[in-house]
Amino acid sequence: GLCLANSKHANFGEWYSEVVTKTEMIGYYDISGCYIIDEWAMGIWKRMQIFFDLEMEKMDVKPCYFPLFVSNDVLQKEKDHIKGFAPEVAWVTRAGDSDLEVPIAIRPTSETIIYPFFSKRIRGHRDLPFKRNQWANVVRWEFSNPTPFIRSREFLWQEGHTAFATKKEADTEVLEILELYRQLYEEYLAVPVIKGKKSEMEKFAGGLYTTSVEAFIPNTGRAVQGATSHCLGQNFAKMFDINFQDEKGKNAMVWQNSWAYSTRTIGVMVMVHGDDKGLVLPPKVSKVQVIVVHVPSDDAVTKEKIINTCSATVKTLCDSGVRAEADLRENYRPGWKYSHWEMKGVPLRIEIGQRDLTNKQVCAVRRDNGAKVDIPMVDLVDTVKGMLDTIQQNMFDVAKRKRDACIQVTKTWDEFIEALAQKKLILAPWCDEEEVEKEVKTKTKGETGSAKTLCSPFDQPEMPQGTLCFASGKPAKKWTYWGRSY
Ligand SMILES: O=C(C[C@H]1NCCC[C@H]1O)Cn1cnc2c(c1=O)CCCC2
Ligand SMILES: [Mg+2]
Repeated sequence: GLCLANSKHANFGEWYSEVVTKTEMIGYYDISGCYIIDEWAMGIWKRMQIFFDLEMEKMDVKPCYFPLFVSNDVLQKEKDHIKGFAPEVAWVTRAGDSDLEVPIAIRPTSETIIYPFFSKRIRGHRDLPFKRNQWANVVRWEFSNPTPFIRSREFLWQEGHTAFATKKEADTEVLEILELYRQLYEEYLAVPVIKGKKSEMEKFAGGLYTTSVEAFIPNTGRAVQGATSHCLGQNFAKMFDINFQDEKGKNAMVWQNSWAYSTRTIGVMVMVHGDDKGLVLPPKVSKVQVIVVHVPSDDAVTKEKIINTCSATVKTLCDSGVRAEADLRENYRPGWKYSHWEMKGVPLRIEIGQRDLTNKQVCAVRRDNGAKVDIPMVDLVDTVKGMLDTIQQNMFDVAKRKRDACIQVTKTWDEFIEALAQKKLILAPWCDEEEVEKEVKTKTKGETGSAKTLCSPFDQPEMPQGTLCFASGKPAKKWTYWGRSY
């Protein structure tokens, strides 16, 4: 039927699956953990790519594409990054009916595929900085419950790989990229995120340190790692011989970063903004920003006029850079169309009927708050553009208020456990000891997973003298976000 059978608050999981499939974002597939990414989601992915590729050009990061396959020897060259992940690596063992001599891995990430090439191409300091970005799919044969966009065995992402002469340059770029990810989430997807540093236990094992933007889903009380920007230090340079002659002719290893965001971003946006009518899309990423629907009149001449006015309205909006479309289908009545486009999450609907012709106006309805306003035809473009900006900002503000309402500061173990039970995003003072982190994980193990550190926010609140770690009672070193996560 047209409306959703599931409600976001009553059964979130079923609601989410129903929304992404009914709106032609996702198609199901017979191989578990694999999904079809359909047009309504690809439209969003494309808009994000346009933003990101423009930023890549500004940063002089060049595009590239590396092979999907990596040999076992090369994959094992950097031991730490594979350790623990090995079960997720998918292998090709046969071609046709003959076995391969040696199995070949399908890339779960491309460090080991790209860095032998870096080693060949980087010789002198004039070759630095060396910066590449690729748009690709990666495969990770995960076994925990698959969720469209959020956790799948194959997903799309961009992965950036850069090399610098100095650590300082690498450190600077790590944060520049992290700021792009914040912009992507907060200014395009209208989703609030927290910038911070991963703990030693949660960081990318092959790197020096990991920074991330962390999102949060109020309905489930679960955090989501939104995107990551890692400084790899010289670990991979050492294993892959990526060194250069510096100005003084001295041989030195490069300092590297790697960073990614994936189609997971789309799932986070759906979860944060969706409601019981369906998707609510931020104007900046929606393929269709305005849908124009005609209210038919039984008088043929008037009906003709109304239809022509709809087409003219779409043209005027498109000519001004607004992504508008008309739904002039004869076989659906207006009410059906209103529900349909509301489910698709189109930010703004414009209705045009006889009354509007007479008053030389259109009737606009916002998807985010349902507000209905009459717009004089003469003010159409400016008013619509203004409304789209207002919708974008309002969606972020509403999401941020909801997310902030979920944040709870806890100072003791009991407060922590209580906050966890209430599905909060917890900010707690921590002694920064891995043993303690492991213990929290073990002690909070439940059927919905365990609590882990999400990040230590760069924006550290005041830490009064003598503040103790909520879990160990030892002197606290840093405020850290904790929670259950996807
Ligand atoms: O992928 C990364 C690190 C890095 N890869 C490149 C882009 C940025 C960043 O995600 C971490 N990682 C996660 N998951 C896996 C691996 C892995 O390296 C390797 C083995 C399979 C599973
Ligand atoms: Mg993983």
